[in-house]
Amino acid sequence: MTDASGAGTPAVRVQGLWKRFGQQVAVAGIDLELPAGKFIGLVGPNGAGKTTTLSMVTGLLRPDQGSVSVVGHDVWRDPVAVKARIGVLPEGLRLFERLSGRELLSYSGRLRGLPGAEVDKRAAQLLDVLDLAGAQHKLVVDYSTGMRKKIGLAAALLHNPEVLFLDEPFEGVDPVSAQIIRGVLERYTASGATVVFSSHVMELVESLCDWVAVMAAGRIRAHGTLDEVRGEAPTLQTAFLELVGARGRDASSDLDWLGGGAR
Ligand SMILES: Nc1ncnc2c1ncn2[C@@H]1O[C@H](COP(=O)(O)OP(=O)(O)OP(=O)(O)O)[C@@H](O)[C@H]1O
Repeated sequence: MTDASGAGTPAVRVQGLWKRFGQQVAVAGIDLELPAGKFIGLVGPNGAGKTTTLSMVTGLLRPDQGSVSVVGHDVWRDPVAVKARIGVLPEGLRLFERLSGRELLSYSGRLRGLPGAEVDKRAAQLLDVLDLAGAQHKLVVDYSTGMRKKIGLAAALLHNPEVLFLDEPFEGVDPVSAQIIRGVLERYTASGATVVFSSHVMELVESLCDWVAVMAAGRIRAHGTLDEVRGEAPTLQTAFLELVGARGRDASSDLDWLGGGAR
């Protein structure tokens, strides 16, 4: 997609975004443009504001101030256009527990307005690729953590969204399932779609993402290509620790009672 200036429309444009919870400032006026067609990592320490930001970007939480557009559509003025173009795997992942995995996908597909036969075809393929075909008739309430992530991902992908938002998609997922999820996401971005995902795992972000935004204390500390954000640092992990100001805190002297003889 190309705008009047010739530059591509960003997947996400965030301007002056704020969110406070009482005295706590969760997101402190961020401006950010996420390029389309990239695998984008949103990283930051616990409490940095990643989930709050993703919730506002996907229309789940109303900002106190600021605007968000996704592929050129304002999230709060034009929510239907945005929701038709995005898929979301939110934190906490509340699913319809008393449906089977298969029923959940049928429901999600019909809700998205897809014809029944198309939903059946896509659901069968996703269940197969995500190694859930054997568990498709089991109730979601009986799924393991990793299976829940996978069925949530399938539901988020079923309508072939332009932008996919994933909050900690690999948390609680075993290496085999993680590899499967990676494969699906790589295939999806190779076709020109955008993935935005939050994570604490720097090695994973470094190996998957071509674009990164680093958040700390409600602000964006750095953003750009992996090379730009890494700078001179040998790894993203080192760059991250420098950016969020967590270098070399030595806890050993504070915990002198831990281990050793005296109980
Ligand atoms: N509903 C809420 N009510 C009160 N405070 C909140 C609420 N949601 C988030 N916060 C606060 O806002 C800040 C940012 O939280 P957020 O969950 O966005 O961080 P995060 O980067 O996703 O953290 P984590 O990596 O630990 O999931 C934290 O200080 C958190 O305590």
